[in-house]
Amino acid sequence: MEQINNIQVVPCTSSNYLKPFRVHYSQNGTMKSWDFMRTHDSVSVLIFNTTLHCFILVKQFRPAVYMCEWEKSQAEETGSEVGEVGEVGEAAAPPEEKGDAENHPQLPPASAGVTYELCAGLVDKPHLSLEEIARQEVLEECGYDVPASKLRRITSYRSGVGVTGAKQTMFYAEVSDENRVGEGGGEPQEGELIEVVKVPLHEAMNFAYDENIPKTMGVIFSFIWFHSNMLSKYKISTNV
Ligand SMILES: O=c1ccn([C@@H]2O[C@H](COP(=O)(O)OP(=O)(O)O[C@H]3O[C@H](CO)[C@@H](O)[C@H](O)[C@H]3O)[C@@H](O)[C@H]2O)c(=O)[nH]1
Ligand SMILES: [Mg+2]
Repeated sequence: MEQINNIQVVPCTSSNYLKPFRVHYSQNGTMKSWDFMRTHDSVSVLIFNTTLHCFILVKQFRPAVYMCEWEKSQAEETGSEVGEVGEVGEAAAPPEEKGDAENHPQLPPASAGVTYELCAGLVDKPHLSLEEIARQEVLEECGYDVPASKLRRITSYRSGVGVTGAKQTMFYAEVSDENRVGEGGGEPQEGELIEVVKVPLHEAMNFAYDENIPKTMGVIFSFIWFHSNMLSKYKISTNV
């Protein structure tokens, strides 16, 4: 269980990960403006373990998700609309001595910010191919060593058309227990705390549509992709 405390929200004045801009433009003669973020593109990988017949996902605490839940809980308490709960700086400031979620019911539990996701990573190393970046993420986050040549490109898409416009490229990797060389869990020196999770093939579609399991669209789409494209290969032994 994650322990999240000492939360402080402050304005983001400079970042290595995202930069906000406003673009003014004219569309068919109408002047418009749009606020957006520049951010890194990313890769994600649907991993299927052929020994165990399960998908390998990651589970991690996402501050952005947690803060949405926090704002929602504040809005419920004060009767205001979500998005109207004070200024960021104000939101900010659950004072440190207010402590952690367990002792202070006004903070949602840490689990409110934990999501199930495909293994994924930012494209922040210009000298590496997308496949090579994906390979490194599979190794670091999930502990499987697969050659980049074994990654099959599924497709690519825009991961956030309103805000970032960033592109995500999705790969498929078949692994076996023999490819497992470590625990995964992310890069400790980068502060990554990732839990590796197995989803059995026969439970995948229920998992995908279960709204009580917080997850990314990538998980849902890739499970459906697998069912449309790969199931016949594994059907006999799984009886799905
Ligand atoms: O504000 C930030 C942002 C990132 N990091 C660091 O950067 C790393 C980024 O990890 P990485 O695995 O490269 O990227 P993800 O966070 O997994 O993000 C990917 O996976 C997400 C879920 O699929 C997608 O939403 C993203 O677009 C995609 O880049 C994090 O662990 C942190 O170490 C920070 O410290 N602060
Ligand atoms: Mg990641």
